[in-house]
Amino acid sequence: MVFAKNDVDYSLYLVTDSTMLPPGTTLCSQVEAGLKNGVTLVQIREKDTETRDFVEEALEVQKICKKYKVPLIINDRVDVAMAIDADGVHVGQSDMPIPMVRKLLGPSKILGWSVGKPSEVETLAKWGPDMVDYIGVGTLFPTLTKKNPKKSPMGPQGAIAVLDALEEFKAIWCRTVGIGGLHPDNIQRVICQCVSSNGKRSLDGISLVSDIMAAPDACAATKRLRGLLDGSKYQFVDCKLNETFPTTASIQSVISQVSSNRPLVQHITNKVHQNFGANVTLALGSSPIMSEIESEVSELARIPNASLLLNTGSVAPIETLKAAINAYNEVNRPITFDPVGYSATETRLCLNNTLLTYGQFTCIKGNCSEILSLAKLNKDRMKGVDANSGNMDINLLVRATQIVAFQYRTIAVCTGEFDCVANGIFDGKYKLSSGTAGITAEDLPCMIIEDGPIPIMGDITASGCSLGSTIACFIGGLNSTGNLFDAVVGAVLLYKSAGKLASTRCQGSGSFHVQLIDALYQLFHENKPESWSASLKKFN
Ligand SMILES: Nc1ncnc2c1ncn2[C@@H]1O[C@H](COP(=O)(O)OP(=O)(O)OP(=O)(O)O)[C@@H](O)[C@H]1O
Ligand SMILES: Cc1ncsc1CCO
Ligand SMILES: [Mg+2]
Repeated sequence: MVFAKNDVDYSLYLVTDSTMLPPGTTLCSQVEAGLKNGVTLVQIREKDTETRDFVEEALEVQKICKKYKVPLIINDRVDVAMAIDADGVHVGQSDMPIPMVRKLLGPSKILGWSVGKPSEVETLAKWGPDMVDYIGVGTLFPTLTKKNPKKSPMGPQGAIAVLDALEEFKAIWCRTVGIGGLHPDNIQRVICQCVSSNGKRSLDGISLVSDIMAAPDACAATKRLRGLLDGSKYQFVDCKLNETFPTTASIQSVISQVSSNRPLVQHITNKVHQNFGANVTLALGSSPIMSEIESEVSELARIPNASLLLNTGSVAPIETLKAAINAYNEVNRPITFDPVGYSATETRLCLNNTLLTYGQFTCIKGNCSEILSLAKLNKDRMKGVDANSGNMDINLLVRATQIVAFQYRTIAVCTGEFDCVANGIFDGKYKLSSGTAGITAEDLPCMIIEDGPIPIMGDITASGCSLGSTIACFIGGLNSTGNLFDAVVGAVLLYKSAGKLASTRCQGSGSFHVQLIDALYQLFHENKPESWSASLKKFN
């Protein structure tokens, strides 16, 4: 059977592995369960099977694929694919070269290639549209399916680099599937984050092995995956920007919600900040819990209005951080991420990038050096955890904040003499293949908050960290229909106004610390944002 190559649906691509079949199932029964429930493409990948058995298995699977009118791809073995007249072949970087495979297969078969970096995209673009039809983009996350992985996982940022290269080299014909460590708990955010920087291209599908092959109930497992693809927030509907901007009235409403919901704010934060952050949280009518106990994160995340602040200034064990991210992402509770000293050392860069790859964050907050580095607009390394001083160009900072918001699909906050807040959380929904429908980082709404210079705010330690606590309280305290952008902007506006008030009341940096907590307490409980001193403007 030959499929019209343009009609292939890559959305749910099942790759087989019969070494992981649960008792009572067979390769064919698992594949059929998948096909019955929404698998759109099948690849036979049996690394440890002798040729004769491989051919027999391939013929069996082919019968089932024909029954469901789904194309069958063979991994690596061009000879087997030709012998059984399969619909295509998938090869890796160290398998037979693509031009040879194409020569053997002829023009009408589907040819897939595993790609991990932009230079490989440049190569396939040079070959032109008659060579590679689709690429497996990966390895995205760590996986047990690859026995001796040659490459370390690329994460969504690596996939974005590949998608950007497809745009740059104009390989418009080439379709993409994400591969490696994809599971029900991460496919939605992978699809949501993996969009080219120009907004025009996202993945065409996801490819996975174990969630179907190793499932005791492969029908239910496939249905769940299909449901995540079809019914998710990120799929099949055009996306649009949130056009509503925060106002003092909407911020007042946020504060009322926080007051009545009294969020539980789990802090995993640096030692310097712990006591200050707990007191700021209490001043905002919320409950702090400073916990780094891995075994309790799931329980905490499930408490109504739970919110997590993750600050990497001095860190808990990485496994604890990952467990916490997973726990909050799983139940869709907010995480505020503060990558302290993001690019100060190689160790911090690596740790923060690992966490950014690992999870989805509602808000990412940093000082201007951190945000410029995250946006890759900073030529210099940070010297420590503090922002490098110097005249900051507002256009550059807004640009950096928008890039971070867009790349991580988050609300990004950049602090300093003036604060920028950009909203990268789209209101609408994403569509496989078509990216964010042309919306790019520059289109994201951005607010500027300022109140003139308040240098003393930089003279106490952990003032930025406590803005993180404030944000975590505000987004945690929202009702289920509350607006996240309003909450983050409200927190930044309150914090700046409280800083100004405290600076007029204090004697020096010691009493400023105490006055700041008093001012936060006072302004929060009075709840009259229209009378706060800091100004709130749209950037345009
Ligand atoms: N010169 C300034 N004028 C006005 N506000 C400032 C100034 N410097 C910092 N701030 C405010 O102080 C808070 C902390 O900002 P900063 O950029 O110093 O964060 P940070 O470096 O992450 O802090 P830390 O790491 O010490 O917690 C923010 O709310 C910011 O708006
Ligand atoms: C001083 C310091 N060192 C690590 S975290 C921190 C708090 C301010 O970011
Ligand atoms: Mg900081």
